[in-house]
Amino acid sequence: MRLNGEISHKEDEEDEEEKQSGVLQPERLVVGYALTSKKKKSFLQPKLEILARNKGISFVAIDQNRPLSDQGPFDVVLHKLSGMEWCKIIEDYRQKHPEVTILDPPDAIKHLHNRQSMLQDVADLNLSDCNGKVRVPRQMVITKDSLSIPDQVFEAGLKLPLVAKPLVVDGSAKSHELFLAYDRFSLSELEPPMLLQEFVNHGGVLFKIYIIGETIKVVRRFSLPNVSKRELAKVVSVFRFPRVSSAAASADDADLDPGIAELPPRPLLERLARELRHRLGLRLFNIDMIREHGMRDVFYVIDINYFPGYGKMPDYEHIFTDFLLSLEQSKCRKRPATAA
Ligand SMILES: O=P(O)(O)O[C@@H]1[C@@H](OP(=O)(O)O)[C@H](OP(=O)(O)O)[C@H](O)[C@H](OP(=O)(O)O)[C@H]1OP(=O)(O)O
Ligand SMILES: Nc1ncnc2c1ncn2[C@@H]1O[C@H](COP(=O)(O)OP(=O)(O)O)[C@@H](O)[C@H]1O
Ligand SMILES: [Mg+2]
Ligand SMILES: [Mg+2]
Repeated sequence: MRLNGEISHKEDEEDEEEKQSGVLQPERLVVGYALTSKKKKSFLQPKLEILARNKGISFVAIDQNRPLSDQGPFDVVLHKLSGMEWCKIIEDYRQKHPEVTILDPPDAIKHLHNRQSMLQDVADLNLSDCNGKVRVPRQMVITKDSLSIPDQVFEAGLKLPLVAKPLVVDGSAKSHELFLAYDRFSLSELEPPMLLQEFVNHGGVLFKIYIIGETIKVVRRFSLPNVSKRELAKVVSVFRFPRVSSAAASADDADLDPGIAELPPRPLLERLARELRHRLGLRLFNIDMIREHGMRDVFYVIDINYFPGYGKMPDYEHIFTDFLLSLEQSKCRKRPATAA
């Protein structure tokens, strides 16, 4: 089963872009970037830089050892760095340079640093028209006192198995260390603060919904297999599980049960993306979504990531450069016409 994603750019167009790579285009947009070396490597690939150059976009590395206001001028600042210090730098810069587009505002990004607050807008949305329902798994936050976790879980009425996730996502490997708990007593072994979320059986396939401005692309990834009632009754433990879904291998070409692999309905995704873009105030993010096993139209959002691994998204070079140019165009439209 293949994706129904639109391939919007033809091969001859790409050949033309390659041919033009030696031709100097007038510079239309300067994008200052502040990224980790890992992000730079996965995102700023040569193909993106060449295509951008051909469209008049240049990427300039921000020197973190020099004041940001002394650098540039930039039309856009693209950033993904952790730490309060960087947040403050970028916020100050934003206030002083309202003419520069910041992708994205640090306050909006902060909302995704907590696994509980990241899903709040999805829960508030309560999406149930548009050919499907979008929910958030039942969950609770544990802030302290490991020994009382079994009682807290019992009182909250959460159903096993549970996924235990570090509450804070800060880009560290530790913040992606997740556990699957088959019984509530084993949860005492884990370290708060954490989010406990009901595990939703979804047939081992996850949908990554990438958003770049107005564009939405969906890919399938492998995920955790279903947990059967028998297994649940038998196992008494908590297991750490690997980062299955961020593996480079995509599930798009695998021979999967259509009831599991069928992509979520387009109108549902469009509504969800539009609402979240607006409510979160972000233009660059992705959503991890699963379909409840055996339910064609019931979906759960389990994770939202700021400026995710676009390098793994098909056609990201074209989509991202077009998005950057659209920012410039919308600025021009907003600028008042000056008298001649
Ligand atoms: O490194 P990649 O390409 O796997 O991207 C990571 C994302 O993978 P994905 O695009 O969803 O497959 C990854 O998504 P998941 O949390 O694994 O769903 C995160 O966005 C991660 O950022 P951070 O560690 O949370 O700050 C992303 O890491 P950074 O590239 O931002 O460091
Ligand atoms: N509630 C859940 N039900 C079923 N599987 C889940 C659930 N939460 C997480 N998972 C699985 O664990 C993976 C990682 O969880 P996620 O919340 O996306 O954390 P991360 O930010 O580290 O990617 C998901 O991609 C999915 O495979
Ligand atoms: Mg995830
Ligand atoms: Mg994540």
